[in-house]
Amino acid sequence: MNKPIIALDFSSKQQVEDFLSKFDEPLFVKVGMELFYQEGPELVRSIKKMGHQIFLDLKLHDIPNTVEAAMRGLAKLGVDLTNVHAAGGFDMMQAAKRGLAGSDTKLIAVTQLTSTDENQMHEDQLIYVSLEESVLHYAKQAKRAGLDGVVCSVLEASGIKDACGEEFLKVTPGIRLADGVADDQKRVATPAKARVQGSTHIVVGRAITKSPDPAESYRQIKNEWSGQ
Ligand SMILES: O=C(O)c1cc(=O)[nH]c(=O)n1[C@@H]1O[C@H](COP(=O)(O)O)[C@@H](O)[C@H]1O
Repeated sequence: MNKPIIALDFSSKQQVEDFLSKFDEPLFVKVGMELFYQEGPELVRSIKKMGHQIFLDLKLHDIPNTVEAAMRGLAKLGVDLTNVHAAGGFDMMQAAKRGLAGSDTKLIAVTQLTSTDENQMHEDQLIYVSLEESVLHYAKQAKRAGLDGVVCSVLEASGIKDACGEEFLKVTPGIRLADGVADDQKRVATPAKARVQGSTHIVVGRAITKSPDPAESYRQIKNEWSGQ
């Protein structure tokens, strides 16, 4: 079972260090835009030195040439996982993969953000299919472009497993404990549901980082995710 990925949605290195000091085991953490734009590659290197696995979540979305060049730079950081937006297109996804050539970094594509529901997708994006269909289409495109998996919600994970296989990564944010509040997320599910639906990884932010006892919340989520 892959470890739950903890979203380090903090704005400074100090906050990250304070948070990580509450744990005495190697973790799988996510460095996103908030942190990376303020602390940069140096913090990624230092988290890696501490022995943690890293998902560098920068959601690249630009012309293929720019994304390929950016990925060539990110490849040097040696992170475990990074991502692009599938909406950037098939050619862009292939270019991103080329940029990572020679590194062990796995590449996944964000399908429809977990903060989006079907109404919003129709109104904001003018995509008039069901949300499941849109997510599945992006997943198949990502697989065809040679990517290792996708970011989706738990609600689409089993359909993607059927279409793209067990090995294809289904990285699912929008995770909440049964009594948790959804905040800005629209497509949420519990760690237990993620396990049953075929998620390969869960991404958890506020349910751990905003908890009065982050280590205890992590333990609870990890147990539920692994079915203990
Ligand atoms: O790529 C992501 O990690 C991501 C994709 C997505 O569709 N939804 C989503 O919430 N995320 C990230 O997952 C984390 C979820 O945070 P919480 O809602 O606090 O658990 C945030 O860091 C988001 O940036």
